[in-house]
Amino acid sequence: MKKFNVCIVGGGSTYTLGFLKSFVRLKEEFPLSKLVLFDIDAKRQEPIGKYGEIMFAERYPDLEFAYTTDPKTAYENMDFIFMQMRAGGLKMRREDEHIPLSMGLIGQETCGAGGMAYGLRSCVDMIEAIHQIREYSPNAWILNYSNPAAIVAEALRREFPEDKRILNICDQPENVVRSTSRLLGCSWEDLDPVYFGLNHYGWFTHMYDKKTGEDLLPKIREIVKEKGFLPQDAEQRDQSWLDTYGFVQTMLEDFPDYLPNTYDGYYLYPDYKVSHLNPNFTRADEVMAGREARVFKECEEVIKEGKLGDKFHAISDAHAEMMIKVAEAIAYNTNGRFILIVENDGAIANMQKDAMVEVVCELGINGPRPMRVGSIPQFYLGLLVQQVSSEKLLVDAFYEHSYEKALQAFTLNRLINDAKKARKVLDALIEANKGMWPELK
Ligand SMILES: NC(=O)c1ccc[n+]([C@@H]2O[C@H](COP(=O)([O-])OP(=O)(O)OC[C@H]3O[C@@H](n4cnc5c(N)ncnc54)[C@H](O)[C@@H]3O)[C@@H](O)[C@H]2O)c1
Ligand SMILES: O=P(O)(O)OC[C@H]1O[C@H](O[C@H]2[C@H](O)[C@@H](O)[C@@H](O)O[C@@H]2CO)[C@H](O)[C@@H](O)[C@@H]1O
Ligand SMILES: [Mn+2]
Repeated sequence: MKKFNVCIVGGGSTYTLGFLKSFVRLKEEFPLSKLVLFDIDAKRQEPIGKYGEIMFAERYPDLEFAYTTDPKTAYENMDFIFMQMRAGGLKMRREDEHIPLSMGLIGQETCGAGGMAYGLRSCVDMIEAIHQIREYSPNAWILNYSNPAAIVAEALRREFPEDKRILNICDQPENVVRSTSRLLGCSWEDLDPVYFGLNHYGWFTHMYDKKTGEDLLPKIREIVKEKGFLPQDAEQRDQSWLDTYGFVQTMLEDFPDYLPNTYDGYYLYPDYKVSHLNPNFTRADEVMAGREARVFKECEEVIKEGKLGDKFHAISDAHAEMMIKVAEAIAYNTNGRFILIVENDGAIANMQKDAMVEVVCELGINGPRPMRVGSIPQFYLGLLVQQVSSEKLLVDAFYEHSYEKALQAFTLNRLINDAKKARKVLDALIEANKGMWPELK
């Protein structure tokens, strides 16, 4: 059986431990020859690298493992590159959330003004990284889930138009499917969803029972109405995520056609959401005090003890497992179904050809084959055309270094929607992102 060479870009991420453990768990079905972590921040990556050395010595002794800040060592001779960088770090995520909120606008990692600020930083770093990757591994599959995936996908489509081995993915649609299966009391793999949208802005039109073909959406509507909606891994979630998932109930009551992605709440109820976000303690603060602190504490303990013990079971890995299954689908040409971000090209019949949309795809060695959803109703089309226009204008601003295009992108974004507010928040974000954004003139 072939063994694969894999690199993780953003090796210091809070998600890396989950990946390292998942590679161990899945070593029979997706065996690795070599695994390298790459990060621009050596200090942040080091404890995670040391943790990896201890764990692999215990559980995967034949694996060649390294962590590095050198692109050549990281990227040479790779089969798969998993990209999970956070341009600007959690410190800048905090700015992305606090600055808009201080002006009464949604402050969120990937949506609205904060998402666009993060988007410009990610365009800079992701494009640079992929050019470097291609120097050393021209044929490696690049699996990108660095956020904001919608904006990154649009920029990569333009920067690497001929490169068919870059795939953009988000796990949130699958998380909604998993969460739905918990409500239904079945396995998420028994469900066969039909989905359309942009990244972090989409809907399930059907949720078929894979065996019988029955559309379970009417049943799901009834259950959500009665019992609410919970993430599959509710027991491990912070309150803010429980609230976000719980809000699906309200969305389904108001817009019963389809089951929404949890992120739709920001676009459909911006005023309500702003009034329920704490401008002094946002999700970035919660992540730094929670997940980030836990991950690095776990590293410290393992390094001190020199062994993992029961810590192998401490972190939930649905996210890592999904990404590894994506790599497997390519590696073994399974043509399994995943919800992926791809160029529209008719998948949503009444949306522009070059929009980066999120739909169910069959995935194999020749890449994703999107499944068509036909024309979508006017309400959803209107929302998505507005958002895709905002995202495209932002990427125009990135390439043209254009303040005017950035102002248009911000004004058109439904979470800002006003030129004066757009200028104010854009100017504050320009200040906060000096040296990390292209200079907008
Ligand atoms: N699409 C999805 O479904 C999904 C799910 C989970 C996480 N994510 C994304 O994964 C990423 C990591 O999230 P996190 O919360 O663990 O963040 P984090 O800040 O803990 O980790 C990100 C790491 O990236 C590194 N980094 C920053 N710029 C880099 C660059 N240019 N090259 C290489 N490394 C760089 C940082 O030093 C840091 O160690 C984020 O982009 C997040 O949005 C996406
Ligand atoms: O606020 P965060 O950093 O906790 O989450 C932001 C990310 O949220 C989604 O990812 C979920 C993921 O769906 C779930 O499986 C689990 O791993 O938690 C993640 C977040 O905690 C979203 O899809 C990502 O794009 C966001 O970055
Ligand atoms: Mn996502």
